[in-house]
Amino acid sequence: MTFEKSKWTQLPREIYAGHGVLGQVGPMCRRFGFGSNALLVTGQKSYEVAGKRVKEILEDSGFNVDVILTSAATMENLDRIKDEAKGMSFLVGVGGGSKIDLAKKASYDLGIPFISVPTIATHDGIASPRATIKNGGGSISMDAQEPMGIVADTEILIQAPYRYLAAGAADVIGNVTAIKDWELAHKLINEPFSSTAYGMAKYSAEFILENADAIKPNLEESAWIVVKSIMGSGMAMSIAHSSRPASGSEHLFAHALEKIAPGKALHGEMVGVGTIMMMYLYGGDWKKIRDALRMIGAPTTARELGVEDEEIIMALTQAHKMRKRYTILGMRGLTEEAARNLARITGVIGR
Ligand SMILES: NC(=O)C1=CN([C@@H]2O[C@H](COP(=O)(O)OP(=O)(O)OC[C@H]3O[C@@H](n4cnc5c(N)ncnc54)[C@H](OP(=O)(O)O)[C@@H]3O)[C@@H](O)[C@H]2O)C=CC1
Ligand SMILES: O=C(CO)COP(=O)(O)O
Ligand SMILES: [Zn+2]
Repeated sequence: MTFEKSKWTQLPREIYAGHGVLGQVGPMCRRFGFGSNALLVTGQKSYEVAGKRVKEILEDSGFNVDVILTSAATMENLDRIKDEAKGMSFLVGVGGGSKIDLAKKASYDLGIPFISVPTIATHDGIASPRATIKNGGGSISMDAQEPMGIVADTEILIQAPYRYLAAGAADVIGNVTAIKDWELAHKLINEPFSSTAYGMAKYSAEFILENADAIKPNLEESAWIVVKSIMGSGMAMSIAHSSRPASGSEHLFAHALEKIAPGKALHGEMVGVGTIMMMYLYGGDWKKIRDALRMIGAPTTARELGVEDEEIIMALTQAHKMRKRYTILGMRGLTEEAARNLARITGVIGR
């Protein structure tokens, strides 16, 4: 039999993570041989904490820099950025997930490179080739451009409100059930599988779990641990050409809850709570997940998420419909009774 397997993977070419690395963004873009014109996609706050400096650093490296201040990752803002980006050599997303997703998707559509400069580390989208764009009432997860370079300055990340970092840690913890779902789908419905992506997603989550006691406010090492894991998770998604290694039933629950109770909790916070419950369904050590989240200071209950108990039940029963993705929730999902039992036993809702 002839060997016919072939694969294509796109990964970042340079990653800077750590204390005071922001200044590397200029020399890095020079090394990439980019043309002269850069468009910086940023928000009000992120421009203040990092964007302004990134502009100066890029100008010092000889680039002409235009700035577009934007807000949520909506189709309208995406179109505005794409208009503004015409004739630009590259895009730089400076900010939270919304600014990075907008820059990532605009650069993908225009076929120009993009650099990711996160100012908060709330989820693994800052290093992945996926973008979530809001459209009408819902949001769509789309193929986008892998960042060519990432500059994650832990000095900036640790100065942001701690809740963001805790959410980033919780998002990566979700990989523990996501990879179980992936393995299940591979075995039951022969879904394409990558052992490399699986291993990277697993390692990233385990690194957070093992270091949970070192993730705390005002400790810069926390930002290092979270960012390192986020990079691993993002690259796992690049290798898999899908969010499969980092998004399973725990994410389906989070997506359902975001739809039912929009804007109440951060994505990673909902993923963390989902991971506790999905791990229970797998018969795994769900208490270990809960305890790690508690130690990090991420929510573990409906009350801490700021949602009603009934909203948790609704999200559990609707989660399987969120994506065409086979998981422990099966094709029919949980009954209301099963959902209530699950949420009660794991302490997510009151008895
Ligand atoms: N691609 C993916 O895989 C995923 C994408 N998402 C998407 O990511 C987005 C959410 O991203 P998220 O990172 O939570 O946040 P946002 O980009 O929505 O930013 C949240 C807030 O934090 C502010 N902010 C940014 N940096 C700092 C800082 N250093 N200090 C203080 N405040 C700061 C922002 O201000 P300002 O805007 O003024 O700069 C904004 O008000 C959503 O659009 C969601 O759909 C979610 C999960 C996965
Ligand atoms: O949030 C993600 C990974 O952490 C991406 O998930 P989705 O592909 O489910 O949007
Ligand atoms: Zn996520």
